[in-house]
Amino acid sequence: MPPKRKQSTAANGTRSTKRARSDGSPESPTPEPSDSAVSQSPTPDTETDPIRRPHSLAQVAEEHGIVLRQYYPPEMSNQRAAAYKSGELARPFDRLKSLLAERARQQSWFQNGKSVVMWFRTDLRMQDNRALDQASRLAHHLNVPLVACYLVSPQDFEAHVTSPTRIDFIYRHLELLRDDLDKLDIPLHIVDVPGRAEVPDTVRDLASRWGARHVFANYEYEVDELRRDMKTLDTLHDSKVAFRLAHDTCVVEPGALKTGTGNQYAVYTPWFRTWGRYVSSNPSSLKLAERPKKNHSSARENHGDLFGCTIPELEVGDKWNKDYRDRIRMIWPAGEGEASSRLSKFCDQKISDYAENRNLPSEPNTSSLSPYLAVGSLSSRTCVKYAQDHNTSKKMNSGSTGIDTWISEVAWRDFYRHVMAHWPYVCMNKPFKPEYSNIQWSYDREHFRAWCEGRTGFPIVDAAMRQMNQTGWMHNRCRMIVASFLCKDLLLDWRMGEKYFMENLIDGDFASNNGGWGFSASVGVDPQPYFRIFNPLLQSERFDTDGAYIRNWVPELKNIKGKGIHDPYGRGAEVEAKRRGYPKPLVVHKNSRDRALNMYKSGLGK
Ligand SMILES: Cc1cc2nc3c(=O)[nH]c(=O)nc-3n(C[C@H](O)[C@H](O)[C@H](O)COP(=O)(O)OP(=O)(O)OC[C@H]3O[C@@H](n4cnc5c(N)ncnc54)[C@H](O)[C@@H]3O)c2cc1C
Repeated sequence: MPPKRKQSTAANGTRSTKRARSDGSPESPTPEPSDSAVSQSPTPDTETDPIRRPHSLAQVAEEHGIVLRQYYPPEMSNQRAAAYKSGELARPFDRLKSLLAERARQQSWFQNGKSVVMWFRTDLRMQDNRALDQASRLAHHLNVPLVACYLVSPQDFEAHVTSPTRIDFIYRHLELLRDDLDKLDIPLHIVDVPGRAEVPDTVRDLASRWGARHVFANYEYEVDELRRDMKTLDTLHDSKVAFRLAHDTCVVEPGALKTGTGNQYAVYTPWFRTWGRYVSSNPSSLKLAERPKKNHSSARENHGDLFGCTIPELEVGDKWNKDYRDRIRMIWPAGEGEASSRLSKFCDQKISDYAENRNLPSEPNTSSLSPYLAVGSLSSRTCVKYAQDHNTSKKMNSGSTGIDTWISEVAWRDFYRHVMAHWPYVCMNKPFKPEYSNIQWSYDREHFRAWCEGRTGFPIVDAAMRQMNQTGWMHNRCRMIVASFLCKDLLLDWRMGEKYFMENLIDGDFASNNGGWGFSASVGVDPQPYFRIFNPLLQSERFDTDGAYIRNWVPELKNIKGKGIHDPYGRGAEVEAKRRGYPKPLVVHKNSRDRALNMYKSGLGK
C-alpha cells in the first residue's frame, strides 16, 4: 500500500517545487548518448549562450526558482535547442518510435505468459482507451488474465509541479477505476515508486511477478515520459517482455501532419485545416476503442491479493485544507461517468451557442471538461466524435458554427502536443524561439505575489486569479488576460506564471499550459508574426460587460455599479473600493505597454 502523500506548501500556498518536464536530469532514467556531443561539451560557448553566460539572465531565473539544477543540468542550452530544431539531434519522440520498431523486430521469442499487463498513466478510463482495448484483446486471445497497474511517483509529481488539486483528482479517479475494473474481475494494483528512476525496474518486477510477457500503455509525449519509456522498453526487452505503446491521447498522432514542404506546422490555422482533412479521410482516427472484456473468474483465485488495493490520499496541509478540499471535490466530482454526462449535457445545451458565448466568463458557457481530459477520464476522440454526431450532416464542417468551433478548440490540445513532440526543448524551460531567452524579465516578488493572490488592482485580473485559487480552474479568456498581464504589464518572467498555473490548476497539462503561456507571452508558436498586448480594461469591458464575473470573485467590488467595476480608481468608485480594502492598480497600463515593447525590442536586439 502506498503511504499517504504529503505536500509541502510554501507561505503563499504554492508547493515549493519546480516547473514542468525536465531534460535529462540526474534522475532522468535514460542516458543521453546521442545528445552528449552537443549538450555536455566541456567548453561551453559562454559568449553566445545566455544559459551559460556568467551572471546571465538565465541564472537570474534560476535564483527565482524557475530552473532548479537537480532537474535541469547545464546541458539545457540554446545550442541544444537549436540542434533539436535543425534535426541535428534526434528528438526523444522519434527515438522512442524507432526503438520500439527495432525491439519489435528483435522479438522472435514471443511467449504467451501467464497474464497481460495494462499500465495506466494519464488515461484513467475504461471507455475508448486504446492500450486497454489492445491489452484486453490479447489477454482474451491468450486466455490469460488482464492485470492493471498504476505507479504513484511522488518525484514525478514534484518535478512536474502537479497541483494538490490534480493529485487528489487522480486519486479519486483511481478509486472509481479500481471499482469499475473489479466488476470485470480485473485487478488494479497501485505501487508507490519513491524515486522516478526506479519506474522501469518496477514495471519489470511486476511483469515478472505476474508472469507477464506483454505490457501495454498509451504514449505520453513529454520529454521525461518519452525517456522513461525508452528505458522501460529496454529494461523489459532484456527480460523478454514486450512493451507496446498506443497513440491515444491525441485525435491525430504527433508527426502525422506535415506542411507542403514536409515540415511540422508552427501556425495553428493551416495546421487545423490539415488536421480536419486528415480526420475526414482517416475514419479510424475517430474509431472508439472497446471496453475491456471480463477476466475469467479464476483471476480472483490467482491474483486475489491484487484486488481491493488501498487508494493513496493527500494529507491535509496548508493550502490543501479540509474546506478547500471539500469545495474542490464538490465542484469536480471524479470519474468517467461524470465526464460523459458533462459532455452530453454540454453538447445538448451549450454547444450550438459556443462560438458566440465561449469568451464570456461569467456564465458556464464552455464544457468544463479540461480536468477530465487532463487525467484521461475522457478522450479527445470521444469529444470530437460525440460533437460531430450532433451535426446533422455528420461531417466535420457542416455549418454548425458552435460545433465546428468547439472541435477546433479541442484540436488545440493536439496542436500543442504535436509542437512539444517536434520541438522538445519547450519542455526544457526554453521559449519556442531561443532568441526570446535574451529578454530581461522582472522578478519583482511583490508584484508576483499580488498577481498570484488577485490583488493587482485590475479587477478582471484579480477575479480570474481568485477563480483559479478557489476552484482550481480558470476560464480560457481570463487565462489569456492574466498571462498577458503578468508578462506585458508586470514584465515578469512568463515561466513564473506558467509554474504557478501548474501548481494550482486541476487541469494542469504541460503541453496546453506551456502552449498557452508561450502564446500569451508571444514567445511560443503561432503568435510569432505579431506581438500583442492585451489592454486589461478593454478586455474586461468587452467580455465581462456588466461586471458579473468580477462581482462574483471580488466581493470588495460587489456594490459598485456601472463602468466603475472595471476600473474603480479611475472611474469614480474610489471611495467604495478604498473602504472595502481593494488595492490601487499596481501599474499604469499605458506606461507598462511602452516598457514591454522596449523590453521585447531590446531583448531581441531590434
Ligand atoms: C495561459 C494558458 C494556460 C492554459 N493552461 C491549460 C492547462 O494547463 N490545461 C488545459 O487543459 N488547458 C489549458 N489552457 C487552455 C484552455 O484555457 C483550457 O483548456 C480551457 O479553458 C478549459 O475549459 P473547458 O474545458 O471549458 O474548455 P472548452 O472551451 O469547452 O474546450 C474543450 C476542450 O478543448 C481543449 N482546449 C480548449 N482551448 C484550448 C487551448 N487554448 N489550448 C489547449 N486546449 C484547449 C481543452 O481540453 C478543453 O477542455 C490554457 C490556456 C492559456 C491561455
